[in-house]
Amino acid sequence: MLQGKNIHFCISDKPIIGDIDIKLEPGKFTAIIGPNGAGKSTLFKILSGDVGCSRGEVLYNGKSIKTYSSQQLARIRAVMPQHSSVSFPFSAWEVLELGTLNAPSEIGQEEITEVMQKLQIWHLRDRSYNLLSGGEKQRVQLGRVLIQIWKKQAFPRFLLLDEPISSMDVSLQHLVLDLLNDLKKRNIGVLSVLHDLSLVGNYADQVIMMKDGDVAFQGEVSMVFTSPNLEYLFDYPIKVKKYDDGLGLLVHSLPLHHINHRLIQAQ
Ligand SMILES: Nc1ncnc2c1ncn2[C@@H]1O[C@H](COP(=O)(O)OP(=O)(O)OP(=O)(O)O)[C@@H](O)[C@H]1O
Repeated sequence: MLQGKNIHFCISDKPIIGDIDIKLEPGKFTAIIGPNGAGKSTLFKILSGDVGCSRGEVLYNGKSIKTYSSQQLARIRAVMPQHSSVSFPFSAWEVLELGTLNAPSEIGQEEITEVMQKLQIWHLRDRSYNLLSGGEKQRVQLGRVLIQIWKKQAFPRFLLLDEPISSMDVSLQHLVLDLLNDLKKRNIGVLSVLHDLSLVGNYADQVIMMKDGDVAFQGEVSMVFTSPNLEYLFDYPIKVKKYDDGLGLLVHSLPLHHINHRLIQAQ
């Protein structure tokens, strides 16, 4: 279990997030959503241990994050921040090799090959990372993080991702989210900041909906991912519908000029 208890974060006495309580279970995919500036990345950084909270605590598997050494922490959680840079002229393969530094010693070439194939970046293995496209770089960075937790373990682990698919095309977004869903079978809890609401509705099990530095709603997607909650969150008309076959959700937001047109007609 990954727990955040009574989390507060201030910068120069200005509260950025306040009084947040969350519980993330292994084997579940939890999405963090909300408008720009809502505090998603700040909460993400606190949960990953990248920054400390002003008040409250973060616990991994019942123990405070502060009691883990960085090596122990690397065994139970892997983190992909929103932006990562590589200062040396590494190839894509070498970037994934960096991930093995935080992984158990038995992780090697076979696993790097497997992860590269799953992410469809095998053909990029000898290319210079810095010359890759945005979506290619994002898959390579994801590969580096996946390597860290690729080997199955008996204890619960967590994968934390801040907008991991923002530069990917639609088919790759589905490929990656499907892969993340598969990781749940390895007793891994996935936590991801995402902006695409349709993808959240169709892949996440649970959702944390943030607004103004607070959690406005959280729970099972089937319970809280509703039109009224989303409209409140984003202050914009949003409709959540089930596909005709009942197998997925369609999240629909009208262009602003259509909304204005309707408002004028209604007057
Ligand atoms: N170091 C900082 N100094 C001052 N203000 C900050 C700092 N970091 C974040 N903030 C502010 O805290 C608020 C929350 O920022 P955060 O990056 O967590 O939002 P977000 O929900 O991830 O936004 P986005 O969707 O745009 O990525 C914003 O108003 C931001 O300007």
